[in-house]
Amino acid sequence: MSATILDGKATKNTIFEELRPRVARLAEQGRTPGLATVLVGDDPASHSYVRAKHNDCAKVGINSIRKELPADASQSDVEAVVDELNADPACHGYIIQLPLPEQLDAGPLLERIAPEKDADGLHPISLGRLVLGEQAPLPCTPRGIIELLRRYDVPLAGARVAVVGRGITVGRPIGLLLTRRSENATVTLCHTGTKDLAEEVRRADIVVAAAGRPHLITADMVRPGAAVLDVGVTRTDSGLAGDVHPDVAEVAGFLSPNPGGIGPMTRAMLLSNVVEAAERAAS
Ligand SMILES: Nc1nc(=O)c2c([nH]1)NC[C@@H]1CN(c3ccc(C(=O)N[C@@H](CCC(=O)O)C(=O)O)cc3)C=[N+]21
Repeated sequence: MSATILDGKATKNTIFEELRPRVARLAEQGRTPGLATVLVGDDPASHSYVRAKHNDCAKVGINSIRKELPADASQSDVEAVVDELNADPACHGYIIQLPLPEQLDAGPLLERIAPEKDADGLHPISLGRLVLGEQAPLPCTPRGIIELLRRYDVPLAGARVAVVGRGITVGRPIGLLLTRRSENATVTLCHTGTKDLAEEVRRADIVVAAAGRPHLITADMVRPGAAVLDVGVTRTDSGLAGDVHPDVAEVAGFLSPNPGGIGPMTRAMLLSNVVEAAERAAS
């Protein structure tokens, strides 16, 4: 058996096609959506990720605003940029690219973002609203995972989902989305303290591997036919490695490749959040 590939790159392109007319309608009203990125320092991976986001914006007609600060920027330098973007009507949503250089305290900077401009969906107000079931921008990676499963008709209602990893961007919030009535899944959140990880994963219809540990999920841990989402990426000596061992493709029913799976979906959801913010600002 060989898994159906959950093609995030192709799905991202489909989502971009769907966003383009919405962006065009806003542009006709003189309200072209704008995404800004705040990038501090010269980490090559961060530069390459940010570049990809701006290329994405160009593809769908979103204006992109690029703020770059030197590696030795102070907390108040970044605060000034945040305040400027909060006040800029051309910016409907923005992100502060993480990680930040170590002299900076990320928490207060992220909290300073106006919640209605939170494109990542990770502002404390957005996460609080998600818990409360109130409307808010949704975290991009969890939203991208659910969107990918939906577009491949992987059933969520009643499904057992094992989430591996408790990080703020994926593991912690995804259970909040999956257990909404509209998704209706049952979620087990596993982490390094989980007593028998293999046993938890083996029970699951859907596995979300977001621990950041190369090849943590092996074929013997996966129930035949399960959907497996490979979210983690680690730079190793032999290149980028996902959290899912390649042999899982022989057992799983559905598998998201890495790269080409959840990364592109995260970017598609970032743009969706910005278009939605611009639509809300226009209404
Ligand atoms: N405020 C903030 N928001 C983020 O969303 C955020 C961040 N900071 N800091 C870093 C991480 C990382 N991240 C990625 C998103 C997409 C790909 C992506 O599209 N990757 C391609 C491959 C790209 C390549 O080959 O390098 C893929 O998976 O196919 C990668 C990484 C967002 N992040």
